[in-house]
Amino acid sequence: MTTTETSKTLALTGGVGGAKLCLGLAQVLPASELDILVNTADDFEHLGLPIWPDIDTLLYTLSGRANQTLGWGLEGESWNCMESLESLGGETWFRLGDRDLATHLWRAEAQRQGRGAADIVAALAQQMDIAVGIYPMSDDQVRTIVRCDEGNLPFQHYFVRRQCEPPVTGFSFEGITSARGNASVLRQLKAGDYGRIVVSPSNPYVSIDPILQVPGVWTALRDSAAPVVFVSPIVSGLAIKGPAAKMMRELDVPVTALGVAEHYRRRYPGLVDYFVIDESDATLAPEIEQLGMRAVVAPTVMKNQQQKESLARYCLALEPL
Ligand SMILES: O=c1nc2n(C[C@H](O)[C@H](O)[C@H](O)CO)c3cc(O)ccc3cc-2c(=O)[nH]1
Repeated sequence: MTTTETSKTLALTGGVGGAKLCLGLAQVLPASELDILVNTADDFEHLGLPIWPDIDTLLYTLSGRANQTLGWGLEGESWNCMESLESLGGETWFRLGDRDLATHLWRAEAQRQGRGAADIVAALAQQMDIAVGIYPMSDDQVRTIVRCDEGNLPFQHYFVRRQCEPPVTGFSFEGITSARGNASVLRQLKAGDYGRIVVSPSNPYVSIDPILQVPGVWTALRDSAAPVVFVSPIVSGLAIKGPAAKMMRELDVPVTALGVAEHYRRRYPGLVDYFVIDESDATLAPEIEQLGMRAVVAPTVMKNQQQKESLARYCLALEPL
């Protein structure tokens, strides 16, 4: 089967920034034609509960209930539980809203019943009336460790507790070498079921790298006949969201879309077919093409629904090379 005959799209994403493009894809594609593979290396256990930030951000975004102000959690949130916890002297550096807590409690109970991550995510998606396929990158536990001058920090301790302040020297993903990729996505990749692959503008180091480094994932993406389209998370030398630009500076990588493209080319040779950069970075296109990938110039900043859908359409229009 050739890619022109297959209509399904696979998207890879982390949390907030990537979920915007996924929402655009979900608006322009029939639900049965979109699968999303999600980073789970940010997950951790907190107050005895399983917290899966990128999965929940995507679920809340696709069900139209994401908290637009915070960028994470649910809209119309209240914080009574956190206030009571604080009065008991409990840990409140990671804020769990009253409504959001229900998701973590439900998931903890599902885990106690022995259900795996893919099963739990599918059930949550169904309960939230989401019909696109949402898949955790693995059912096995993988945890991002941020290497800093002052020592190693678990991801959420670096990101939330320390507000991304310690300078980083690198990253590792505990458990990744023995993690098994999501069986359904790997099977469909090998069967040639996906006609397009879109990698969202999420953080390359802590959102996309963990997904690609689950054994067998990036090579299956590379070997599929579908065009693999990456969207740059860096626009005009700034990260659209989060600490990607700060991390690049600290790692001595040029804080440009070209720096991101070089990272992906070096770590995953032959994987990137198209690299989508913002119009404001158009002058970088020739150097990106010298890396052996096609540079596509498009408006990539997604501030409203129309911009999300328009970027999704740009990505979906790219033909197999
Ligand atoms: O900056 C914060 N991010 C919070 N996040 C966001 C999250 O930790 C990060 O944005 C991602 O891990 C990075 O992709 C939450 C996400 C959840 O699903 C549930 C609770 C939180 C709580 C916080 C928080 O207190 N502060």
